[in-house]
Amino acid sequence: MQSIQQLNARYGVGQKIHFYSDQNGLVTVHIENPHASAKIALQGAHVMEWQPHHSEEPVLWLSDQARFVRGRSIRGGVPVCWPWFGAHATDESLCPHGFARVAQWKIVDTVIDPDGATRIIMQLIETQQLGKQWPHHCEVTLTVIVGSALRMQLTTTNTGTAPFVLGEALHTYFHVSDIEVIKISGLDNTQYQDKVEGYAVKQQEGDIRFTEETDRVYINTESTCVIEDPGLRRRITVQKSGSKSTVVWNPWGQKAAEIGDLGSHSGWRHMVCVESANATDNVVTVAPGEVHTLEVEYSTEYYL
Ligand SMILES: O=P(O)(O)OC[C@H]1O[C@H](O)[C@H](O)[C@@H](O)[C@@H]1O
Repeated sequence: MQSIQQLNARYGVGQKIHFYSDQNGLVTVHIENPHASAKIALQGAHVMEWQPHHSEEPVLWLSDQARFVRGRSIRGGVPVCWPWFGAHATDESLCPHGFARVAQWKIVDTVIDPDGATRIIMQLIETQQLGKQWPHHCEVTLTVIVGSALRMQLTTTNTGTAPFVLGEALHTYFHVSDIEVIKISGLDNTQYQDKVEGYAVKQQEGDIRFTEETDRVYINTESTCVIEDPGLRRRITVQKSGSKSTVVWNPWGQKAAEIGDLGSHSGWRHMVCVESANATDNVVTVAPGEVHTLEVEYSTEYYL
């Protein structure tokens, strides 16, 4: 594993790109540039915070009860779900949403772009143990571009000789003023699988509003979504490519209490997940030599 000293010597840039180890030994990179600041944990290549300087309130939601420990996914920010979404197709004992979100990633490069944005490129470290869960040859890279917008590219290259089937998601938690006042546009007239009702297939009419537990996989959806938050007078725009599913999730009170790390003071009320995914009907077959990229861009604007 790369030590903090090695990381700072090779990839650090003063206070602009700075690596440190938290009290639990999780290696984190802190990014500071003219547009934004961000924190990324190398466990899971997990963007925990991204804060554009023009945004007064947090854009990403991070639970105040998140556990920053080895082998456990951090509740909030952007967990990377890979190489399956939800439960494993045949073995329920395996980590839901795949192992990438709790595995170790390494830094392969850091770059300051001409416009001042910061680019952090990470690669999943293959281990024998992971090979048992995913017996395929591939290279997985996450590029995070920290600017006034946040961009992420999750790239999977099949380096083997046989095709494989991939499920994935950038499972982003967004901060909202109150789940009951926001609405999400961009999915009107599409179909979703309702996980709260055993994957019953339903039709979305109009914008999404929240009054109860919501856990939906919108299938065959590639369009941009907008989270409109009148409480903060803010719009968050979620643009994507290489993703045919959109997962929308809020657990509501009872489920949140069962989950346990979803925050004190009704933390769940202040979050919504809009996940750019390839899940259920939209899993992707990656042929030998093929490169598949799921890309997202998040931006915010305030209105009067
Ligand atoms: O608790 P986690 O494994 O992080 O999953 C959190 C949630 O992720 C997704 O949005 C799923 O659709 C939900 O069913 C799941 O509860």
